[in-house]
Amino acid sequence: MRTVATASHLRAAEEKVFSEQPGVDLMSRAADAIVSVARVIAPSGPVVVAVGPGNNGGDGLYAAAALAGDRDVLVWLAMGTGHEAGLHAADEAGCRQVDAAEATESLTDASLVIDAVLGIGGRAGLPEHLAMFVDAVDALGVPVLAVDLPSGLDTDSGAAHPSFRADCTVTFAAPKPCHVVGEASERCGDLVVVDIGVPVPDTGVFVAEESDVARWWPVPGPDSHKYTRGVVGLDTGSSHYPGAALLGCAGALHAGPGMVRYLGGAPQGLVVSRFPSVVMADGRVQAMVLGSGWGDLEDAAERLAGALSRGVPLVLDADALSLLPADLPPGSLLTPHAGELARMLGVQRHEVDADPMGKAREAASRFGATVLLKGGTQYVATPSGTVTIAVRGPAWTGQAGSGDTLAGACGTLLAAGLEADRAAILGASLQAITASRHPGPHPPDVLASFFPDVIADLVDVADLR
Ligand SMILES: NC(=O)C1=CN([C@@H]2O[C@H](COP(=O)(O)OP(=O)(O)OC[C@H]3O[C@@H](n4cnc5c(N)ncnc54)[C@H](O)[C@@H]3O)[C@@H](O)[C@H]2O)[C@@H](O)CC1
Ligand SMILES: Nc1ncnc2c1ncn2[C@@H]1O[C@H](COP(=O)(O)OP(=O)(O)O)[C@@H](O)[C@H]1O
Ligand SMILES: [K+]
Repeated sequence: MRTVATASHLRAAEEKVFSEQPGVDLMSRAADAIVSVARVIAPSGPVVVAVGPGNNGGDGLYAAAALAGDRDVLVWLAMGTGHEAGLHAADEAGCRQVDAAEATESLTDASLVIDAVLGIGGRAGLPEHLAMFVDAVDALGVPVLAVDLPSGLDTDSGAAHPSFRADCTVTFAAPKPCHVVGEASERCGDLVVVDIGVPVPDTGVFVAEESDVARWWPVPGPDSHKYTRGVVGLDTGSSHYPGAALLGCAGALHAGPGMVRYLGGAPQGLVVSRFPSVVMADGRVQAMVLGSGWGDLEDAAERLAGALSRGVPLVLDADALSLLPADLPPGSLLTPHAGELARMLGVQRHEVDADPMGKAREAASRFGATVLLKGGTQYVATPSGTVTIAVRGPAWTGQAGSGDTLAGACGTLLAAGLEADRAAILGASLQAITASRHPGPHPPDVLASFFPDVIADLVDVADLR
């Protein structure tokens, strides 16, 4: 997991470094990292460096100077001015200064564009002349390496302001919100986070990585059996929405439970004919999943009361989210999408869209349970106030039924004994990683059928034998 830091967090951390270590040269460290990555993306050929007026431009100028040792480097002062000492270094090293027209013309031969226009000091959006340059870069498909963040983005949000579209972004100390949430994150390409000696501040916001999924995935030991691995009960689906039962079972079964019990109102023959290992008899469970595909079941409240009386952690999804009791069992997980979260909080959907992280955190605090807010960016908020963003996946995962399989997978992980936040982070990340590795579109149950391949690949395969 990596800590996510805002621009002001980063500035405070940097100021502390400067006050404690006067004269420390963070900019050279930043430039060194840019140069290493630039050489991997484009080992040879001319480089065009678009330079802004502040320290982001300074990073770019020192990188330009280092690269000019063995190739043509063109420097364009995109805002008319640039970091004085950096400019001097670039001139000394033989970089050639060009104007907007020449920078654009030179794109036809360029092997790389380095975007060092704006970083954490930038205001969102691009002036017209830069937007035109970005269009030319995109049209020619020249690879772009962004310094700190693609210029034009707002550091602290996922909003899709006009910006560079990077193939790779080299950022410092910690990812910022624009790197990990919303459409902005899609503009960053591969993210490289470099330690330049600025300590990572404690923010309570994290982003999960594939390596976390590998590390935390519950792997059975030699003495494990179905009860110790975890029995998950599903009260999902109904005669109106029988498919939800199948989708939940698909998600639960392919996440590796000890046993799945189906205790819902969909036709039992339907479930067992598709999934013969699912047990229809009631009995001991270590976690329950409720609500997906209930519709307006008349006995929904009784079903929820029955599940509550078991005293095990619950995954409450979809229709069960409108019946939230005052006291949820410890370790329970709520899995709303934005519309459901808005209803839970009694606010408008656009208010959730405007501040998804804040609203997920508010719901976790109000209901005393972990909240997995589903969508393009998935936030896992705990009652203690931490938020973790799950690994991101392709947008076609957003289809009817994906949430049902996800709830089933989370139920399996809760039954295995994971804390609710880990179960949510792993379930959501597994679905996203699977969708990335098995490009579809696949319907949600087919996607779930690929979970085992992905788990086997993520977890040390030897552990599964
Ligand atoms: N503070 C430090 O010591 C370090 C900073 N580093 C770099 O410095 C960057 C931050 O530097 P700065 O604080 O100088 O900020 P930036 O370089 O991101 O930009 C600030 C400048 O751009 C102008 N500007 C902002 N938005 C604009 C817009 N939309 N249109 C036109 N002009 C605009 C501002 O007026 C200001 O002159 C980081 O992103 C990082 O790249 C690194 O060198 C590491 C060390
Ligand atoms: N833009 C998106 N990119 C990736 N995944 C998405 C996107 N939008 C939604 N999802 C995923 O799709 C699922 C949708 O869940 P939900 O809205 O509850 O659907 P349903 O109730 O029909 O199953 C969630 O698992 C979410 O992770
Ligand atoms: K930049």
